[in-house]
Amino acid sequence: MGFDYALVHLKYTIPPAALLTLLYRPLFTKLDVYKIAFLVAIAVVATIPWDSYLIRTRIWSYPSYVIVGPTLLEIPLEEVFFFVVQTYNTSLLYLILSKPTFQPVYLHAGPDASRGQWRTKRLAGQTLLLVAIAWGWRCIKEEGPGTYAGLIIVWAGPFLLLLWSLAYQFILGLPWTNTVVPIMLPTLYLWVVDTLALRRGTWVITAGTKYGVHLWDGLEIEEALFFFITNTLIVFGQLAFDNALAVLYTFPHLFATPPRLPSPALLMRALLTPCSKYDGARLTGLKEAVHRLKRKSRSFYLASSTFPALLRADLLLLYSFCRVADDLVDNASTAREAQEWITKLHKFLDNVYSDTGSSLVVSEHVRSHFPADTQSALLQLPAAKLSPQPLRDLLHGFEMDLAFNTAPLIETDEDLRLYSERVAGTVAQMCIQLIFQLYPTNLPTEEQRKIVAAGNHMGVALQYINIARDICVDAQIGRVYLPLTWLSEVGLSYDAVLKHPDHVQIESLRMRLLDKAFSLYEKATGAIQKLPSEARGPIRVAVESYMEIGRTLREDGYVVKAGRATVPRWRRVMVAWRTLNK
Ligand SMILES: CC(C)=CCC/C(C)=C/CC/C(C)=C/CC/C(C)=C/[C@@H]1[C@@H](COP(=O)(O)OP(=O)(O)O)[C@]1(C)CC/C=C(\C)CC/C=C(\C)CCC=C(C)C
Repeated sequence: MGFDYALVHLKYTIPPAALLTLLYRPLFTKLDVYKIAFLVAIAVVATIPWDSYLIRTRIWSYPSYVIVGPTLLEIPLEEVFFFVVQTYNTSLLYLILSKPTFQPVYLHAGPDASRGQWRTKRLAGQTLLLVAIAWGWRCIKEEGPGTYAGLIIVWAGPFLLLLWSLAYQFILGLPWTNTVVPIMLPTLYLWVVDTLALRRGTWVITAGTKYGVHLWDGLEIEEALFFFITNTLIVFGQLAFDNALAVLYTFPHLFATPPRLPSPALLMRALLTPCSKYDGARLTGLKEAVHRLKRKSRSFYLASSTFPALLRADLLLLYSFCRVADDLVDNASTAREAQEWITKLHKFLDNVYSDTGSSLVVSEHVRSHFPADTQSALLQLPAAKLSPQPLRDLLHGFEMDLAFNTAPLIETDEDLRLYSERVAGTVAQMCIQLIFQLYPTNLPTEEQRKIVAAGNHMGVALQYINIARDICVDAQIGRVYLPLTWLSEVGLSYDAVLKHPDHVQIESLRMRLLDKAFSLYEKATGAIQKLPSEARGPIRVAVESYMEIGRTLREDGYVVKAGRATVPRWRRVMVAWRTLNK
């Protein structure tokens, strides 16, 4: 009896497990637990017969003085724990690294998605794996130095073949941070641990069944292969799972109400759904939405990665609609053109919410009246989950902007408030509607009304931050959102601000606006706690990331990029992390 193997865990596998758990804790969902438990169960069940065979045939062994004693089918319990902890650690690293990626946009739709280049890639991978399995089989038959390598490949090869055949598009298409890194980081780590363990004699590989080749001093090539292949199996398993979830959650026409924890049979059905059945238009809408959000709003982009997948998709599509509508109006070359866009957008809403209107009417109107690169944002708006009023009010907010062409728009605090409620309070209302659609609540109506009211305040607070940040940028396009009454109090005229938006007096007005924003924020923030638990943390991250712009503006010497104060990336990540841990 001894504790060497147990100490390997104590020193090398349990600390990273604890660290990764701590890092991921605020984002851990029931679905993550389910995914990890599912893979751990498969890893244990699939490895035990194989490992037991290796030990019984003495291909590898454990001196009795390094293990505590109890065994399962002759496998020391420390070894069984190894299957569990390795699967847990690699899975958790994968989950952390893949969190920023919105994976559904890596699905490929249409008949071409499984033909041509994709077919070649699938076949190439399958052939490679089949050849490897055949080679491994031959090595086992020969009972020579290739035995251990052969046993590893013949055992893992069929699983890899299955996972590759089901999820090769996802495996090849996703960024390497979702694939290569979660395989290679734990592999390198375990190579180092293994080097130390073999040197100490914690586990031993029999001489006649290995090549005797070392990757580096102390690391047998078979051990290196073993850890590489097992980590690949774990990450491919996670990828296949996520591929199935992406199909389940992205195409309501195929899977109308997918359960939160889908059964293995349902996951398999999703994976086996032919790409030709995917909704290509929805995928395009989502791809463009992600691209738009990434390009235009770094705060909301970071926040979006903390949302559960289904809510994230709806928010992305809502963002895409709001952004496109705002840009159509803002980028119009004349006031008349801007008004025409608003009229067309109203007509679009009339069609969408008309009792008789069919989706054909909606799509024909969009295709004949809007630029090609904006169409998917309109057609994919999750309108059925939203009431029309906040959308119409948002357009009224954009209409208010047009008034700038004739006279200053914002005269008093009340004007500023009304404008902000229309362009941002409405957005908050819609976010809350989407949340309650996905996570129905049994809170009394009055309580729900209070939450919406708080959301409206929060939207206004965010809009004040937006105005305080953009004083210079707005002046360049002929707009001043600071109330005229404020300007006259510090002896400035509207035209003076348009000409010199960096006037010293402006700074005091910027601070005044920020104070108003933070006071609204303080009043509204408590209501976030009343949202469904799945949305609470992520909404807080979205709000805090934007409020951080305000905090930056309050500091001396903030950094300005393209006329706007920016929050450095590390600071945004820290805000998200702190917020989620509160
Ligand atoms: C995480 C995620 C994907 C969120 C998406 C939120 C969303 C749909 C935002 C729409 C943004 C948009 C383009 C709106 C058009 C009108 C507009 C410009 C509003 C201003 C946004 C600023 O965005 P940005 O800085 O990118 O704009 P410009 O470059 O200046 O054009 C706004 C400041 C409004 C943003 C308001 C919200 C997101 C509402 C926040 C409140 C909640 C989510 C509810 C909180 C709940 C409670 C109970 C308090």
